[in-house]
Amino acid sequence: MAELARFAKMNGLGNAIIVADMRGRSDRVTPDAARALAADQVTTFDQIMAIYDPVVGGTDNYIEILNCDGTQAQACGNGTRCVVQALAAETGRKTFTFETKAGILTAEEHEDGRISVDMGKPRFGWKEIPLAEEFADTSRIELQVGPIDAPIVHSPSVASMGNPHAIFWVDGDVNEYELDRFGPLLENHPIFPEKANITIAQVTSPETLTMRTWERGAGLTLACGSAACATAVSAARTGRTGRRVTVTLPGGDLEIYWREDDHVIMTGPAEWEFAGRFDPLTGDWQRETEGVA
Ligand SMILES: N[C@@H](CCC[C@H](N)C(=O)O)C(=O)O
Repeated sequence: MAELARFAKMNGLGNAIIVADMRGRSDRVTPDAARALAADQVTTFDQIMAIYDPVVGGTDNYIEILNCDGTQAQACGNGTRCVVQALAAETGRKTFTFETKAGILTAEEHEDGRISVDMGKPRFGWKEIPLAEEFADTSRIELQVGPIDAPIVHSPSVASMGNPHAIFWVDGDVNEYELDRFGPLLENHPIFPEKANITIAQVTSPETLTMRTWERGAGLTLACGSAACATAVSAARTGRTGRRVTVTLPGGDLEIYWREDDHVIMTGPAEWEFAGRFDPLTGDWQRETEGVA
């Protein structure tokens, strides 16, 4: 068995996160280990945030993100807040810079314990999202679920926050839609060559949105930070809201500000649950502290 790595089980608005401390190690968290930890009732998670030594100068760490099915994600807003809280508790520092597959992110823990992450710039080009075919206007693409003359949801806005997102706008309560039924179909629709995170969103005022997300590689979650960012910028881009909104997800609220310099700032909480050690090759693990679960 390899030397065990430390981890913290955490959550960001109920989005279940494992923060894996891989600093100073030459091995990686394997997809098999991710699937094994996901299958265990106690460690089950939506994303692993594996913290590695920095690769790029000027950054604190390189972070690799694994979904619970073992696939990699480019961005994870809720998980990034969890990483910041864990590192701030360890170091006493308040600001961090990370490299991810989505690019370089900066983040800050505030006095009230909430954490802001600069999630970078959204991208709307069809090749950048990516889509399988050209759409000149990605604020409303042709795609629907249900009968042609009576679709259940249709015409999503699509955007990349480093990872691909489709947002279906609805007038009624987002809880009334069977996202668990059509989410997987849309996630795997051929229009999304790298699959997509699927959100249904209701605009409740020019400053507020309510949404639920079926996550690529993870399924229904209580919150998805990058989806909240993609939804907020798509709402502002289409004139549904202003650039500063409160987004209500099943797990709670996030504040999203699409700044004038095009960067998207996400602010919200993170919560520590318990700590353990695990084998990054197999996912075998042991508890180190008492805590929730
Ligand atoms: N929960 C995350 C997003 C997770 C990544 C997603 N499943 C993907 O594969 O793109 C968040 O808070 O942003």
